[in-house]
Amino acid sequence: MNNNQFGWTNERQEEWKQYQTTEWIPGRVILEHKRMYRVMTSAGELLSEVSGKLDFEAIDRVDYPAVGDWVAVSARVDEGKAIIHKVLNRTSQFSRKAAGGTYEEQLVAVNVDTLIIVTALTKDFNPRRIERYVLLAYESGTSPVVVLSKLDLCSDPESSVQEVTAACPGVPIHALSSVTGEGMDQLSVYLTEGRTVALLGSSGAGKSSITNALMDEQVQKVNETRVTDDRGKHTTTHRELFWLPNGAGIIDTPGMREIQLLGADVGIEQSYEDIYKLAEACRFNDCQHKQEPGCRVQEAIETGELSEQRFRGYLKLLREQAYAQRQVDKRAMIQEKKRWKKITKSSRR
Ligand SMILES: Nc1nc2c(ncn2[C@@H]2O[C@H](COP(=O)(O)OP(=O)(O)OP(=O)(O)O)[C@@H](O)[C@H]2O)c(=O)[nH]1
Ligand SMILES: [Zn+2]
Repeated sequence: MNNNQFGWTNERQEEWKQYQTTEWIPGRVILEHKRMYRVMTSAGELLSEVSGKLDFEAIDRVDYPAVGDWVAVSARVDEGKAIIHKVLNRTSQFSRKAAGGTYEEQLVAVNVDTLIIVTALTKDFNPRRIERYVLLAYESGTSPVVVLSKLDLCSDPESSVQEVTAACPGVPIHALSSVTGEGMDQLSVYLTEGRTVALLGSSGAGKSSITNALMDEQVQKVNETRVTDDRGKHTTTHRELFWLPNGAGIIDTPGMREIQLLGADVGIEQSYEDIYKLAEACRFNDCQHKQEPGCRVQEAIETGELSEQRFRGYLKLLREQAYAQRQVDKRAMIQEKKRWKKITKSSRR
């Protein structure tokens, strides 16, 4: 592997020394699909599975390869296949953990140099959410950058930029539009040879559109059900690592809302167990804890047993969750409609 190729570094070369006596070669995972991995190697792209040993020794999902991982494979080049034997050390690991740990940790992107948090400058704009992503990015060992997308749809981007600056001091913020191209050049500093960026953000924030604009070709189908084409290329229901002509890597991740939502119910109930407990004693089953008679929650706030601020935090999280659920539902409905359109079209032929 040449230095800088697909992000291979001197440190990797050093780490690789332990495998020099094997017939293994290094490769980088660029696509994951149901325990099958597409791995980029100096011998080309190889369709790979994990070895029986790796599978046996893996305790949970984080022990398996993820998109962005460097792995050691034994290659059957003529068949275009390989077996993954080892996952090399991760320099960064961005994952979603459900609060309380009921759900498994999900790897979103690993070995990423810059995490680009994408939020549209539209109704979707939410500095609190950006702040949360930024915290997660720091925890994962990557540098966060905030991109405010769809600049062409916003009449007052400056106030949004200011809000994000206040919420995330010290984090670079770039407003841009992938449609007009305005501001896109700001991203070039992160996209240099051998560096890997990951785009992260809600569904519809414009991640695929940005990837497309950067790739200068339609690699990620925008806003359609993402399916595999004949040659098994470019699926985007899954994370995928693309290479720019200049040797920089981009990981486009599917919208985070669904991922966040996975653990949200449990998360809220566990983090606000006290409120749930109190609510059980409310007179009405469907008490909204506003002005209802016999509301145990309001009573607890009055006596100081429960802080007002904590209750507000709880309400806020509920609202966000309801909003997220509506978005997911809306999206599912659109997909369903599209599917029907396709079916009725093809049956007319
Ligand atoms: N006007 C305008 N529309 C945009 C821009 N970027 C994206 N869009 C539109 O916003 C919608 C969503 O864009 P995508 O790029 O698919 O969003 P995404 O973040 O990749 O969404 P997921 O793949 O579902 O996570 C599409 O209809 C795009 O055409 C922009 O800069 N300006
Ligand atoms: Zn109540």
